[in-house]
Amino acid sequence: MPRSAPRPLPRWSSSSPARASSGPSAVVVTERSRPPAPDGGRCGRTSCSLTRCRPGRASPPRRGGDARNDPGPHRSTTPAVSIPPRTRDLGPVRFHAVSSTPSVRTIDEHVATLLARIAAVRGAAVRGAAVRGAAGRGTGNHVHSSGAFVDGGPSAPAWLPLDDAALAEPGIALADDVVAVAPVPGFDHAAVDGYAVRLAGLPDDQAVTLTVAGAVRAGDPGPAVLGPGEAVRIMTGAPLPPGADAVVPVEATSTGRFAPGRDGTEATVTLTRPHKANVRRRGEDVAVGVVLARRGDAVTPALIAAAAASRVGGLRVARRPAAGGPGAARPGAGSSPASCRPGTTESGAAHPLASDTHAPDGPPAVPTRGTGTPRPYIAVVSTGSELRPWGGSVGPGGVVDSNSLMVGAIVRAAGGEPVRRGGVPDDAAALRAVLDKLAGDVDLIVTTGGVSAGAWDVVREVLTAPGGPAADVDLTGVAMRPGRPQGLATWRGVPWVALPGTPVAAFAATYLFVRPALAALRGETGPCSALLAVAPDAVGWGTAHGRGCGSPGMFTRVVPVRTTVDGVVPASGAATGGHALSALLGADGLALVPADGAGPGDLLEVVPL
Ligand SMILES: Nc1nc2c(c(=O)[nH]1)N[C@H]1C(S)=C(S)[C@@H](COP(=O)(O)OP(=O)(O)OC[C@H]3O[C@@H](n4cnc5c(N)ncnc54)[C@H](O)[C@@H]3O)O[C@H]1N2
Ligand code: MOO
Repeated sequence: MPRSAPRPLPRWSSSSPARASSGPSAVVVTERSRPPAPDGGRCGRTSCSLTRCRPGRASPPRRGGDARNDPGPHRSTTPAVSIPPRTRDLGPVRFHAVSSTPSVRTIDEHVATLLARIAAVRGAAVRGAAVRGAAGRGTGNHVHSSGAFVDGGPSAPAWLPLDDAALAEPGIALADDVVAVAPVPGFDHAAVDGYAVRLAGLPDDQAVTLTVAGAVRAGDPGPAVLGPGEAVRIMTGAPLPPGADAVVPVEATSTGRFAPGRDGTEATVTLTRPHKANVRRRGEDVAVGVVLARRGDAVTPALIAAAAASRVGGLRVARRPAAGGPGAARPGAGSSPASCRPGTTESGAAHPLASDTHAPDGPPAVPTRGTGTPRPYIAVVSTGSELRPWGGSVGPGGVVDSNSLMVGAIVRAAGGEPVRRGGVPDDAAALRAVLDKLAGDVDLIVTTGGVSAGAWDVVREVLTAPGGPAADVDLTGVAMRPGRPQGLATWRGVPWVALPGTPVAAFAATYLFVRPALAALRGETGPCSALLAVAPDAVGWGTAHGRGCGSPGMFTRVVPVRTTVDGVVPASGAATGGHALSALLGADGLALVPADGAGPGDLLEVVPL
């Protein structure tokens, strides 16, 4: 018997919401940006002795102090105080967050905000969908499964290209093991937007001014070698220049932030040694030849993502035995998606949408598509000039677009009809054109990528462009890792959920935000399902530095877990700091671990996958 029987919760939330930032006025303060702790930087936890580990709370911005130490969120791009090029006598210098998303909210708050938007437009969206009805298929926008294994298809093993496998109905299992063909990541690349540097060339805790020797964008084949005394502007996902071994986030440098959609002109940048490398290494997630899944395993969105990323072109699958046992084919199972229904607000009151949909004369659910089941159309758009279609060659600097397959698979399993548009480049006009084309056909737009701090983050550029069709733009981040950068907007009347591009962040955000939105569009009511599960031991819940220490203090950690008889344990893959697609493969839930970690016997909320 499990030590704690799963029981439904009224809402999704961190189990200690009070620890997270709770208002739009909260300031994102990165570890580097916090004012020094009174004890000189010790975190104060008995289990942590690291001098660089800061406490878990955000401190209010200091006013009237040294301008270099002012973490006020609205600093201009150019620092108010010029930083002397010679810094030896200055002692430790910290540059502070000049975040373009100065606020964060909790997971619950983000769900509630999104659902309120859906409620506001739902009547119109449903009417639009009803008009589209059968015509939707004729637009060429929709990606449908080939029909193999749908409606009782063949039971003999057959090969499905990955995009068909992503949309196949439940009840399909692997007929063969799935083996990685290419490493994930495919090359060493930046995990943040900032400056690539060589650590050996940087003094400890002292600012240094480096010559900006060039720039590398995601999708570029790779720049020249980094020389002594140089830094290279680099965007998340771009290949690390030879000679560099770390990336300093732009917020932690004298540049402060990159202007969206423009090359920088700064000749020099002043920065200090980063406390972590912010680099993702070739193959650190998946090595060539690794078995991603075994014969008989279910085809899941996580498997689709990992298979696509490791260049697997398709899957050999077979229908599972139909005799009612676990995993047996369920006729029409795609019509009965995992339960996830918006129902209550954080205060516990009924959510406006819930009463709306209970009303006998409320707007109808999205129209039936021949199975008696409403399937809202969900545009799934992945952005990034580095993205290449699955199955083909990617070339230097290229990355397989795994997100659109993965998000499409989650949407499909949750009862939506994905309309997939992969690999829109980092070009604002191109993205606008795609959105314009889709807006008349869909009930919800989901994008991945381009929403954080890069100069070429195209979603952010389009969302922040003055006078564009993007309305109600909200770029408040969510206090979760992975998955902080987020955006909400309305595009020509259609709600738009902008998710981060990093695949594990996109995965978590799809389950946490898109699934409830989809449920709302389907007219479902009631709470989103979550489980309370025991953390049986202390291993894996904190960071490498100990429980909670070194982690971004006010952030809930979203940890892929698997259920055991004793409770839930972290799935493997912790080595990549929570960004491993491979860790998702063994997971059956996402645990929401409070900012200060979890210990043996603690109860955690777990979102089932
Ligand atoms: N200076 C800073 N840099 C970054 C921050 C930050 O706060 N300051 N946040 C980091 C976090 S957290 C995340 S998550 C990422 C999110 O960035 P974007 O949403 O702008 O995503 P991209 O930069 O476009 O891509 C990130 C990463 O994921 C890969 N990617 C993107 N789309 C796909 C796809 N469809 N399939 C597979 N892989 C994809 C991309 O190649 C990048 O490696 O920002 C951090 N940066
Ligand atoms: O790098 Mo992010 O949101 O995945 O934490």
